[in-house]
Amino acid sequence: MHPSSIHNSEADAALLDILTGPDRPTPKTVLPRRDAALDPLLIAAASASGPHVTRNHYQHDFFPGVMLPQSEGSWDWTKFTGEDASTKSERKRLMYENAGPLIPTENLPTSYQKKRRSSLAQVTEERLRHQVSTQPESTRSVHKLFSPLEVKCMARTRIPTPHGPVFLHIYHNNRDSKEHMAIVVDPAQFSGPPAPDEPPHIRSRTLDAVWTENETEMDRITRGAYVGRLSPTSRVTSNPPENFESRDSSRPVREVTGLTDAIPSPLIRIHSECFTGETVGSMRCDCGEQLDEAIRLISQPIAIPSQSFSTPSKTLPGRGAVIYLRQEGRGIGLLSKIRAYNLQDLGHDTVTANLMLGHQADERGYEVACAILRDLGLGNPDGAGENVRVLTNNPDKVEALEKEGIRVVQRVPMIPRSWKTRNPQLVDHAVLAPVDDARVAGATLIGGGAVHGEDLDKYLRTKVLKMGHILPLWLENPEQQ
Ligand SMILES: Nc1nc2c(ncn2[C@@H]2O[C@H](COP(=O)(O)OP(=O)(O)OP(=O)(O)O)[C@@H](O)[C@H]2O)c(=O)[nH]1
Repeated sequence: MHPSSIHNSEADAALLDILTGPDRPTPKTVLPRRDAALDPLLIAAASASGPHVTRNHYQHDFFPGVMLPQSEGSWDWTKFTGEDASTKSERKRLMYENAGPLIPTENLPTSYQKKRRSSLAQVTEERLRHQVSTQPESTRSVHKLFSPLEVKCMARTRIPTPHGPVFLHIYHNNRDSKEHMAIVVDPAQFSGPPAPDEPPHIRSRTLDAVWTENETEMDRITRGAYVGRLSPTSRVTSNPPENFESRDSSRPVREVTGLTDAIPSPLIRIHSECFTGETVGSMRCDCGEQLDEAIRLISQPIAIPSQSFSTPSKTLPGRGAVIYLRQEGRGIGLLSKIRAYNLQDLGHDTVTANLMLGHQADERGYEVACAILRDLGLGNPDGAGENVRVLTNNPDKVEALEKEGIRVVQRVPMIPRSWKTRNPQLVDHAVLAPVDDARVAGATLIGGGAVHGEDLDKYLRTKVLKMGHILPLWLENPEQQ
């Protein structure tokens, strides 16, 4: 049929409709966007609030469980005196405060962004101070921002790793809502109390403290305040530390007995979160390898040579801790780090990429880490705890720890495994285990073993040349140095 002939009747017109399909949708008939303003997943997470909801959820301001001491880190837990069942229904829920539209600072050109950032910081500080001064004493929740830093270990558990068992400690603090962690290596804890000539167990004072009068044995066991190894037939609660008063984590409580010069101070590492390196197995950096290598090195048995004819040589299990800080991307966050990677692909190095996004080269802080160390009886400034040896190449980190009063007696370098493999002379056998041992390590991490690649070489080179990291720079062509 020729198209001109079908306009002659209504029936033909209807037939044309069928043949040519329905009209194009008008704006009114357009289907709603799938990424609607109210994300159903987010609503589900918020309405199911409770201790089981992860940190990723309560980063959102309106997360309703955030004021519950059981589930949250920013609550002033020093005031927690146990829950009265009669007040349960009156529990205050955190109101969502609309702080105005989101400011897309990261999309702004650098110069504007910098100005904006500092003025924003000023406004926020002023606003907080104003809020504090105008609020009645009883409701001054913001005061905690200006209070001394406090940390509390909320839970501890045993985690088997390829290098041996570790105790994972989850910490809350009164500065941020992040769950920082301590990975404590101290397998001697499985063999009963330490002998007088053995070093003390590495334990959290805030965890071992009694939290409430009504606390049951089961409560303590569940949050990890136990000694030895937990099993269906063994559950021994820990004793609260002596002199533990007013939950002041900076207070010395542990007398160190039996420590001789021959026993090295515990080995620690302050490690910053790196989702890409530790979870995705990214070879842009060596963070996953460093985490694994730190646990491996700390777990190495310690040989104590004989001190006299009458005392035989001794081997102690490795001991120390990795303090794992939630400071992704050297403190700039995952989003900015991902953007920085694109700038790096354009040819910029890690430092320049940070600066181009309006960040500093390194925005990390180590105050929380030091408070956690003190809680574990490590690096105490007053001599009541133990000195520490620190695994790092970063001189800023050592300086930051010392500024906080942590006694660092030795910096132990972290040589990238691939450098050790390619250049065995770099291995200081007095401090580091032989290269062959490294091959076993990391068996359960993605891409475990020695990480190597062009991106990583560039990254390490920038750390040495621009960030002052103390590493003997190894390159394919030594003349490049
Ligand atoms: N901004 C940014 N952060 C990165 C990049 N690569 C890794 N990171 C982050 O850097 C942190 C690790 O810091 P490093 O500088 O590698 O090492 P360090 O902890 O300062 O020093 P060491 O103790 O010697 O390892 C982690 O938070 C990573 O997420 C990058 O290209 N850009």
